[in-house]
Amino acid sequence: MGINERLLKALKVTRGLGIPDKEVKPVLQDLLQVYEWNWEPVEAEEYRVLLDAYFESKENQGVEDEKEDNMEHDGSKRPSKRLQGAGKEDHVSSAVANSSKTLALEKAKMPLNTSTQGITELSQKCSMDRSKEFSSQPVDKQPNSKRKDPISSHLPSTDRKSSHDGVRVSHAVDSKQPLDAHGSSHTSKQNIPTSHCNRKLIKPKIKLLIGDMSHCSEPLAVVSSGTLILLSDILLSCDNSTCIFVAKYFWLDFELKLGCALCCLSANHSTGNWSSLTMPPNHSKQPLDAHGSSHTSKQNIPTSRCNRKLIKHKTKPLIGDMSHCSEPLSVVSSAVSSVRSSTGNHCVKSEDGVSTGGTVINNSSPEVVVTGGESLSSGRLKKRDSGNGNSERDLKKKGKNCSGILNSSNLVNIQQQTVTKRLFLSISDITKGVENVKISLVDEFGNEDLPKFTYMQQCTIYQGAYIHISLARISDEDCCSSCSGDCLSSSIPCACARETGGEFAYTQQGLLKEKFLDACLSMLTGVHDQGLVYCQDCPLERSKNEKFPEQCKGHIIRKFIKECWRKCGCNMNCGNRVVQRGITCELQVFLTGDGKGWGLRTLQDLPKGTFVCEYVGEILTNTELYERNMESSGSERHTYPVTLDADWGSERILKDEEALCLDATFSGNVARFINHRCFDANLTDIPVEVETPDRHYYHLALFTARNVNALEELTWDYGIDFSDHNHPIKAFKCGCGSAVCRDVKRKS
Ligand SMILES: C[S@@+](CC[C@H](N)C(=O)[O-])C[C@H]1O[C@@H](n2cnc3c(N)ncnc32)[C@H](O)[C@@H]1O
Repeated sequence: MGINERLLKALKVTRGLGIPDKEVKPVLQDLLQVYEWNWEPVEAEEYRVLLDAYFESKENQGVEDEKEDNMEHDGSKRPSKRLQGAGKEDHVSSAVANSSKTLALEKAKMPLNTSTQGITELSQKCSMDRSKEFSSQPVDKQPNSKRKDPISSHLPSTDRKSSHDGVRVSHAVDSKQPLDAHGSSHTSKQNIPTSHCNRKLIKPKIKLLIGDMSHCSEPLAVVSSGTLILLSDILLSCDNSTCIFVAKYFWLDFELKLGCALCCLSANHSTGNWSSLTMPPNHSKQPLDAHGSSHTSKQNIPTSRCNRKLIKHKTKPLIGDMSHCSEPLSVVSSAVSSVRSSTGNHCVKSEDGVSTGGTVINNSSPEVVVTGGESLSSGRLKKRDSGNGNSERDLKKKGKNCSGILNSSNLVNIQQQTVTKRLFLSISDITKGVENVKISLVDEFGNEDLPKFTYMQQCTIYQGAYIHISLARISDEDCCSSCSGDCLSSSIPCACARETGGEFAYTQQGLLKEKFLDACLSMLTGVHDQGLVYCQDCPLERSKNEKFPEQCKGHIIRKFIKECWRKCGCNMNCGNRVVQRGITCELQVFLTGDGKGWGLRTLQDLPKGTFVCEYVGEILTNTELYERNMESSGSERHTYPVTLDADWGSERILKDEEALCLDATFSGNVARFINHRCFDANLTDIPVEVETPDRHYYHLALFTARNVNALEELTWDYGIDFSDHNHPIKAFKCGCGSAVCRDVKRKS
């Protein structure tokens, strides 16, 4: 593999985790220098070293702030002598030194009240042996040996498959044996080094059993695949035999679903075993003191050397797929930046007893920010809310609905002193399961109302539109009844290719043929000299002013694709049935953050000519649209309606009920989130005939106009004339950022 290929591969992985190229590239460069430009160690274990180094660099950015924070919160300065001493003590890992430094101070301020009483092991369900990791990565060769929080790993391919198939990887969690770095079970009992509580060496890497999720209809507990990343951890106690800590993880699985969870783990130094911890039910119900500690347990865990340690992570918290819970769980505050309370009963809970999906939220803190997530069509969606009553209500509601998380067994009482204001809202599937693929929605800014609309997979007549679909209307010349299997594999193209000049528009790979696509693009951009066609009696003008319609402004001549359909003899996998098979790309709705509201992005690289989605909306007559707009309160963010005018230039004068458009404002599919870009958008729309030869109704399919990288926003030129002030929809102020933006005048 060449360097460029290797670089692109690495960036693909980091992009997949939402890490910007510009942040990861310097880290990668440093690593390669350390490894003398040998890529192998960097690429090993799905770029674990790179991800380690990246998150360490992010952490280090925050460490100084954190120190400041801790000093302020403690109201005291750190005894520098003690720090030096701690540093000397720790010759294995500077992470330990850091840990000792902070912990020494914490200990001085607030004696730890912890107990192992009541802690039971879940039959070593998430036990792991780290011996392989130790041996494969000698400390002196690790560029990020200072790292406090080792992180990610991928599961072996068998697990990946299981995950894809929706099969839980139960063999791993059921195993009584520790797992090695590849998730394999074996009996090795190599000791975990205990010296100075080097937590780098004792982090579980692959699979975790997370809490009691029995309130959910299916277990959410197993991090079964994908990249697992430690967000934050809090070491509760450590003595010569056992370390106990709470860790918050997020992960991105192979379907690019995001998850986040807390778990409480114990590491036994002498056996090398990892165990998740649980509590007897009554224990978690113990009253808490002002610091969130339970005082019923008297048995202290020795706190020498390592105490609690707070690690501030800048990484955004993410929310898992909670679609199986009674309502989507969308409340997450970002990483805890300071933890002050004593810990004791290993049950994570905020002071009022509300915890959400594994993220601790203390609603008594004025800085806690909460967003309630509800179904898209509920219309009861709230904006981000800083620590007011709504937050509290939302928290309580979440606590009630997913109370199993709250009362589940495994965690630590924590009082958060400071919670950063950042929120993360996520919905795992906005399509309500009607598409082939799930389409997630994320708001990394936490400040946008959820869109209110009804998701539908196919266009639906609103009221007066006339569309006649009948098999009898499809003539023998308009279908290929004698075909079978896949029409594309036949040496002679069938009748359905006639529309596209006797050649199918699609390649065997399901892409649009470049020649056809380029011809469509050139027509839209006006490069083609065929120009416009003019209606004798333009329905659009008629809808604006029935009595005195203006002259037709012209419509672009469009090329149609004609797909095989029900009268054809081929099967559903025929290569000439792309649009009707629906969405197959991995897409995500996201908040653009640049004033355009929500947008759509791809989560995978898309080659030029890929079918992305159809533009689905209510089918309205132009008159209905006009009336709807007149009645509009103006408060809705209108999607720009699409006029189905690809055949309006034909001789026939269209009746009002045949002059149609698509409006996705209230009902539509994911295409309603695609923002406009003047001229150089990465998608283009192409009319597709499927079930009727009548050209006043057709499907509008969106294809990539060029290669598009994963995480790029998908855009489409709506064809807006920004100077047409009579258009039924008032044009928005364009923020497309294109060098050839048509909205130049309005901006100046
Ligand atoms: C089809 S919707 C796209 C989704 C929309 N951004 C949302 O949040 O629901 C069209 C609306 O998005 C906004 N929009 C789309 N493209 C834009 C652009 N280039 N500049 C500014 N706003 C844009 C406008 O409000 C427009 O009416």
